[in-house]
Amino acid sequence: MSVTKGTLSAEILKSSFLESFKKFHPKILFRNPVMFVVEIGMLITFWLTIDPWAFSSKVSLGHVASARGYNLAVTIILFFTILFGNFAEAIAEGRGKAQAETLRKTKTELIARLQQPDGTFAQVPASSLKKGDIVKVVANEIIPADGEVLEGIGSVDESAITGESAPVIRGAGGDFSSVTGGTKLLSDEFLIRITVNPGESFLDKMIGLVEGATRQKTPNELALSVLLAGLTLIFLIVIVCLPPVADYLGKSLNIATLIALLVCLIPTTIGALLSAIGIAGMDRVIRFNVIAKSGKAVEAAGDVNTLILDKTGTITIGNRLASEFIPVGGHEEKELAEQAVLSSLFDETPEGRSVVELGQTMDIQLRREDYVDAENVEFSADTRMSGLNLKNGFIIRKGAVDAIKRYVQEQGGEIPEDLDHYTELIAKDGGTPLAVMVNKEIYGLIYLKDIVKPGMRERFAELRKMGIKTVMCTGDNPLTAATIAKEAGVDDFIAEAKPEDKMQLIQREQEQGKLVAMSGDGTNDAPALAQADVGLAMNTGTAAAKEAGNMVDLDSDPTKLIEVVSIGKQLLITRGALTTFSIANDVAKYFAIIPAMFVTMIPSLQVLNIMHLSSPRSAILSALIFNALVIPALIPIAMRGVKYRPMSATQMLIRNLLIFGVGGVIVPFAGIKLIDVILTATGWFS
Ligand SMILES: Nc1ncnc2c1ncn2[C@@H]1O[C@H](COP(=O)(O)OP(=O)(O)OP(=O)(O)O)[C@@H](O)[C@H]1O
Ligand SMILES: [K+]
Ligand SMILES: [Mg+2]
Repeated sequence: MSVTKGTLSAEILKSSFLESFKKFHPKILFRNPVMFVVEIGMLITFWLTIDPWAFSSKVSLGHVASARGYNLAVTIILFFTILFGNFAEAIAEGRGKAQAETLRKTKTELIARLQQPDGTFAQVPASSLKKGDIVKVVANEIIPADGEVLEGIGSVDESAITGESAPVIRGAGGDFSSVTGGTKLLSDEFLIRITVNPGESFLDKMIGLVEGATRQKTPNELALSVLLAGLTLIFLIVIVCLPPVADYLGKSLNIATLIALLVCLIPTTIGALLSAIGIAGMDRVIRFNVIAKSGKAVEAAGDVNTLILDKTGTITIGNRLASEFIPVGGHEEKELAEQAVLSSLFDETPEGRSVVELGQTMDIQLRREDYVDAENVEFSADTRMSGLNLKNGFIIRKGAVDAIKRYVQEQGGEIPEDLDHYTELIAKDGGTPLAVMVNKEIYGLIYLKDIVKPGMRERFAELRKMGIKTVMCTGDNPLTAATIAKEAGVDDFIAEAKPEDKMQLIQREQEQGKLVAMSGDGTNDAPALAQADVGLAMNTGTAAAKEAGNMVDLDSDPTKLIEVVSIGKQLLITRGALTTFSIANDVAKYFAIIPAMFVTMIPSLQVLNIMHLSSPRSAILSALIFNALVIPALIPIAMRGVKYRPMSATQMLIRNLLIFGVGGVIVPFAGIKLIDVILTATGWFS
């Protein structure tokens, strides 16, 4: 039951086909002005098929049968033009609808244990849970609604949402505390505070998103729609002006032909495919297990100039493990190790636990009475320290070297002379040095090792080719940051950054008119995620982070921003390429239709008839048939997207103009000629 696996099954094709007929309803088609004009044209030619005299009395009796046949042919071709366009949209929507159906099945009615004011638990329907309610969930139960774990740690099966079968760990405190309604607790027990009201859950939002129920046109799509509607209006005015001109010349123009000309000239191809391109783009993001809250976010991703990444866990593997204790200021290694372990006893971060583990290999003996009633000082990204306040008044801290140094100096302590030397050694190696302090005396350093993820250098090189600047933003010291930045190949870095520094960095970039993307998972990332144009929150992250970002990665892989950017670019490029193709196509159709229409009036127009089509009627019908057929022919490109290769925007533009612009002019010549030859050979419209 995953949102990732969406294939174009026979089921989807069948329902899309039925859906295409429903979309003929004028109320629905009205939202697409280009196709709406085609529909009106079709109704007129249909009327003319029944009553060829409807708009003029000049049709002579002898020509009635032939006029009817011609009008009917135009009507049928226009019908298929609309049908193909509807089908493109229906098929793009189909996959999302199928996914929504699967997700809906996970929404079964559950009973939750709601905490009462007196502390007892009462059974209530899960659908009645509100924001702020506190519920208890035990092993093998489905979590009744979205929330944050207040107490407990356990493994959760999230396959209903993510499609990933490996269980994940969720627990109170820290950045892994959020749980999603509909997932299953596999072990232990949770006390959860509900964070959403009925109908606003993650699952509800996800269903709405994949289904496209809340789909709104993106700014870029809207601008293009307005342009297409404008072009349609201009051509409509031109066509409406033609009959009086012809009248003045003493000739009459056939109405079905005028409509055929209009349909060939207005941008039907891109008009038909525009919404399918947008829906397919969103769908590609979803298949990557990223939930984009709006199409606007996906589009913004395509235009991103700056990518902000944190170091630990994004650029590096992230399990920074303590690998060595390095004493300074004349202290013993064992002494340092004891204090380091003591400072980490209640530190639940991976760093803290690894310090305790390293200590265990060194046979450290701690006296229980030393720490049993100690006050725990949790790590925070603001202080960049953690530790204990012992009952006997001792203050033990470990943390970023600059933070500890400042702390010691504030208390009037001395900084050991050899501290900077060893700090530098660790940092130059790309490691993170943590200083350990007891009562304003620094005992030494913990060497946290972390390595750059494989392949990062290549990924950043790819981003550079796309014209995107990468900035690493880390709480670590400048030397470590410089080493990792160099190794990973990012363009720039910011060290010793506190959470608000990230937000300021984003604001600064935006003030220069740049679009900024960032990924994050913590509550302290939330302001930056909200500020960024593309904020990718990790599904494992806190509710605040998920709320603030405009995308959520179900796999919680921060480097996925790179793919999201590629998908966004692909969406913009596909839209641009097919618009170019569509308009170039229409240009070629002038050469088929204009000579055919006016050659009896203005014989010199014959020079335009470079295609040598067999007869005026065949020319018009061939152009119209080509105009219809090009829509289904392009559906695969609209759905799959034009392949994006990293290159600069200018290179991209030139390349696409060549392929889709020049191609768009040439293809119709061949296509229309071929259809004309077939029509003539079969003898339908000679
Ligand atoms: N458990 C801990 N106890 C004490 N100090 C820590 C602990 N974990 C990290 N630090 C120190 O605090 C600094 C800031 O940590 P933080 O997690 O905010 O940023 P970071 O992990 O270094 O960088 P990034 O933003 O790339 O994740 C770290 O560089 C390290 O020096
Ligand atoms: K057209
Ligand atoms: Mg971190």
